[in-house]
Amino acid sequence: MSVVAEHLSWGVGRKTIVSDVSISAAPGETVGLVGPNGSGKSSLLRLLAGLKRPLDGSVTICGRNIAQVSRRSLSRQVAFVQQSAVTETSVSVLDVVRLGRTPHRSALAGWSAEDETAVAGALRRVNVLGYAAQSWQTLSGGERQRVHIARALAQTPQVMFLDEPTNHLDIHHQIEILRMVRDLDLTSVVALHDLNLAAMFCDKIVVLQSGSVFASGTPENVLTETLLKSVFKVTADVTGSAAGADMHIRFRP
Ligand SMILES: Nc1ncnc2c1ncn2[C@@H]1O[C@H](COP(=O)(O)OP(=O)(O)OP(=O)(O)O)[C@@H](O)[C@H]1O
Repeated sequence: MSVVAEHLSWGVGRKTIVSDVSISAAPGETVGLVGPNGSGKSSLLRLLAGLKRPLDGSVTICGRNIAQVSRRSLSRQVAFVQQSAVTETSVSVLDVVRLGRTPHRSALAGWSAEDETAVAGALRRVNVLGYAAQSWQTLSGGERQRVHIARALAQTPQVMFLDEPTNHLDIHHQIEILRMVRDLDLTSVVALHDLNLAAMFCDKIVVLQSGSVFASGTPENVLTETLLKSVFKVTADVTGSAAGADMHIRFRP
């Protein structure tokens, strides 16, 4: 499923937070959203997922303008993994992941074999099957993050938006989660701070600065030493290429 945003703008009061942003993700593509703190990544993701209404512009997912699609119908196709999402107390991991099935169930329908398969598959995929009976509240930060990704996967979405999904994760799980996102048969837009991981796992990178798109394209075309200096205010050496899977950004003190 494709995601196309055209001329999106959003703000609060007189403050413009997302300004005339046009981006696209082709079916199956993993698009990385990078930019300094406060550049508008989370706000843009929320607009793309239909959680905020733009003041201007539109988001089209699989050819349909999401402003004209019901929330329930949208949530059957689109999952959103929020930054440090909080889940209610006293629920088990299994219950949290089961919530991912909500958009697919009607009030009268019982729990189906399809629901069960989706939940078990999601728990397995992010390696939290062993925690199914544990209280969500007792999990570590990284385990919680993986459970929220499992909930999104249980939704069996075709498009996934992820806001810094590798926060709290150790390096093994950062790589594991991003590899999984890239290899899943769905379109994803993922906000990331780690530029090396973004180069490793994203087909395309969009760089935001002050709410606008500063650059977009393949990792090697976008993550240049000049751009790193001008947007992130850092000096770095960039070697290799993402296509050759050996692209590396080495930051200099
Ligand atoms: N509801 C709101 N009211 C006022 N200002 C807001 C609101 N939501 C976001 N902002 C501001 O908009 C700017 C962009 O915020 P956003 O969270 O989208 O940035 P970000 O790129 O995701 O940042 P970070 O990398 O720090 O997570 C920030 O300056 C933030 O303070």
